[in-house]
Amino acid sequence: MPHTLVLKGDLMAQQIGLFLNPVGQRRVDFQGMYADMFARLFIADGSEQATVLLGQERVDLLIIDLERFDRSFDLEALGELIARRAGAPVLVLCPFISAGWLPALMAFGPLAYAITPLDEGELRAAIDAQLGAPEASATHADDLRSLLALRTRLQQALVDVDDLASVAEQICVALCDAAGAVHASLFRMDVPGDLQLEAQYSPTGLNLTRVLHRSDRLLQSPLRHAFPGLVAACSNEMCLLDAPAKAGEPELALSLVDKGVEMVIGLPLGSAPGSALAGSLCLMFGRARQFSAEELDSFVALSQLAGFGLRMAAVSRENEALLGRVTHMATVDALTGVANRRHGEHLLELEIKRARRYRVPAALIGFDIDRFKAINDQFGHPVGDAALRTVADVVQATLRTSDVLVRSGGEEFLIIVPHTSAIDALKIAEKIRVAVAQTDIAGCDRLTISLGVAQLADQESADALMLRVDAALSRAKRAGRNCVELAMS
Ligand SMILES: Nc1nc2c(ncn2[C@@H]2O[C@H](COP(=O)(O)OP(=O)(O)OP(=O)(O)O)[C@@H](O)[C@H]2O)c(=O)[nH]1
Repeated sequence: MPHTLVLKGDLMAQQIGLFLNPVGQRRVDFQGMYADMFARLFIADGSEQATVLLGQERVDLLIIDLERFDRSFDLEALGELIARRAGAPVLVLCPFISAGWLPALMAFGPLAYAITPLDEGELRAAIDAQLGAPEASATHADDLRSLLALRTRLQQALVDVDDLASVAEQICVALCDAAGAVHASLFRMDVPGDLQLEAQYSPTGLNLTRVLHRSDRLLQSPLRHAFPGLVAACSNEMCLLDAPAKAGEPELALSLVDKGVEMVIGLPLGSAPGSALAGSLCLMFGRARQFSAEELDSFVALSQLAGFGLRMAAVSRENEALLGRVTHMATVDALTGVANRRHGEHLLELEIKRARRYRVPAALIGFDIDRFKAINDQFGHPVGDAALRTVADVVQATLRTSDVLVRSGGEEFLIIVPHTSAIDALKIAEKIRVAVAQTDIAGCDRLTISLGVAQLADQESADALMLRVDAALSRAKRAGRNCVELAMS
């Protein structure tokens, strides 16, 4: 519509611009191509010169072309220029690979940006938009309020810290409350070098695995330099992408546009110093928009909160694992891996109660390796240890899963045999005796065992039952060993 353009041209012709870039040829090119858009166009080669010009002239639009600026030297000074504008229009021209600059610069004050390279028409349109734009308000109050509400929502989601996977999922669901969000995802790197998509959520049904073509070993993906969720996890910096076509990955660009995504923001997961937790949050929006410094701060707070929630879940998982190990150590005999005496006595009490409640029989078998002292003396203690393990393994292999093998001391064992009468327990004991006697033991001669068997009597205590089994076992020893004796009732 030429009419509109003429009006805008009139307006622009009165405006003053300042273009900032360290490369002489770039300044000359810009002046040659775009000076006609301004009543006066100043150019500056660095932030010092720009500061002087801003002090002397009423500049309507400051254009900072980041090409060839060095982030480690120039960020602070350029940021101060933006802060000095206090909301007056600033347009940052940013090469895609420098996109990490944007959140850092936005922290100094509001700015508009365009990802370069741009053709002449695109750059004119970007300048046009800024010359016609009202001054940016200091805060995007509504968006900021919605982000703060989101923080509360996320806090609530993290109250019931459960397992890691569900915490990650809750974080994604909560993040999708952000205005315009169409997808939220969380990436984690537990093992160095293996970044994984831990959780994702999309109110529109978008599936990120289809965009990235995989969900694990993502640092090996060619998209690690282009997709903000991956860039943020690699660089530990916030990363914005609102011009997918410039990311140098045409397939990614097509895929995002196809799924209605115009802007992607990647946030490194806030992790405590020294914490191994690494990864990122990634939010995809259906429309591109600018973020104020406060909004960016809120995003950082969100990622810290999410990182905290994940750490809590990881700690509770570690606690569970630790508890499991402690329980294992307290209940299992270290040499043979079967139940230790204390745990065995506890299990025997439980079995006695169960047998009484359901009025079913229960039996106890005790056995002891014959002349084990001679094995130790003749072949050495380590061979004796290995023999104990072999015997425990052979016996365990003959038992049903409901039977419990217990190492009650030195070379003595008990077997709790639920739901079994004396006659059947005798058969089991005999089977065990034969199995041990037929087993080759590494490093020494074959072994035999002697066994005592008892069926639980009415009202009998665990101690009394064990005493009767012991007595039967002693009789088996006296009877010449390598045999089974039934306890007296
Ligand atoms: N290698 C090894 N030996 C053990 C272990 N616990 C107990 N012993 C040995 O087992 C032997 C038990 O000897 P005794 O109680 O005299 O009985 P025995 O030689 O088996 O003879 P009978 O039971 O009468 O057939 C001792 O020499 C203990 O040192 C262990 O964990 N490892």
